[in-house]
Amino acid sequence: MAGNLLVSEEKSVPKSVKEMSKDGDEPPSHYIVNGNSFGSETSSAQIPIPIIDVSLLSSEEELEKLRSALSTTGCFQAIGHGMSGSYLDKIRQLSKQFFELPEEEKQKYARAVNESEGYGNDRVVSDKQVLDWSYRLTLRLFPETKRRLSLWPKIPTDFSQTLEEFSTKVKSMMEYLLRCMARSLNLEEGSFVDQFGEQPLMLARFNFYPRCSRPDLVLGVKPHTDRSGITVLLQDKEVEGLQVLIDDSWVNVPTIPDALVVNLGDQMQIMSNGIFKSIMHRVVTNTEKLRMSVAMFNEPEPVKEIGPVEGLIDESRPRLYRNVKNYGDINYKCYQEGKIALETVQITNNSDQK
Ligand SMILES: O=C(O)CCC(=O)C(=O)O
Ligand SMILES: [Fe+2]
Repeated sequence: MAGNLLVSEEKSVPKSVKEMSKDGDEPPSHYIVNGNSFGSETSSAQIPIPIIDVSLLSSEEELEKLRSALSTTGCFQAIGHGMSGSYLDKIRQLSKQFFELPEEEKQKYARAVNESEGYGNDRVVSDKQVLDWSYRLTLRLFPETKRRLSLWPKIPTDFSQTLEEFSTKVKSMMEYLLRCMARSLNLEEGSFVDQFGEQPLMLARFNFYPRCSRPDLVLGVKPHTDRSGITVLLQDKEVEGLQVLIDDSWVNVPTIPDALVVNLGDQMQIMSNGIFKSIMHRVVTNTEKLRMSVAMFNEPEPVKEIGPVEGLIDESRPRLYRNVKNYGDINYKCYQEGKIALETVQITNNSDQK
């Protein structure tokens, strides 16, 4: 492609983030965001992230809080989700035990070149790509037939069983939330969840952010919106780092030990015809403390066509997005080409109605 630095083969990174973190290196240029400091952009504004009690969502009052949270900030802290604080600590511990393994043990689960599942760093697809200061272990959870069990850690020994149990709990929480979201907009309960199909996808990503000598120049994760339907995130118990973009300011998402952060991805923005927001977020690094998080993403089955729910389209709110299949793929291609995926499925004139 002329004028485009996109390359199909993945590139290798000279020195690992882990080594640079240990040696306290000044980050090399390909980790530096915009080539300048962004520290001053962080908002001091006290914009609160809404807290929603999932156990109260049968009440109109809590349901209205949910609708308002998702149509303004696009995210909230979920409490009352039925998972105890000690249970969430067990999941944090599982992640810690894995990342503390010797490098050669973790390499047994290494992400293969040009694949996204497994353990490793950013997939590097362009010379221009700014790299994230992080490591990840990415595993597909559902459909069960698509699990690549050879990439599931054998140590700690209870890893697979614990992840299986946690993912089942998060999956039912996501499905319940999708029903509540539909009710909050006076739609049939199944209006969103049914669009995910019989075999929705679900992915877990364990994130590890080493200490960084220059948090003013380098990000743990660059600004992005998730391609998911819903994302459920278990934050580090002590170390903050996640920031969401609200009214052009980066706002810290505080750590609440028993809460799970819920944010919507692009596919819920499409299905809700733009009423619910897929929020822009990023992760900042830290000189003192490393940080860990566990993110779970769900997505509609790739063969299923999704689109704005009919009941959310009228003259005052015309259809904003065309129907799409396999948005995950569209999103990944756009990422490689530096395009914003949601914009490519947006309807820009009235003749383009499907
Ligand atoms: O680590 C976090 O807090 C967020 C990670 C994230 O945004 C992602 O994995 O998509
Ligand atoms: Fe994200």
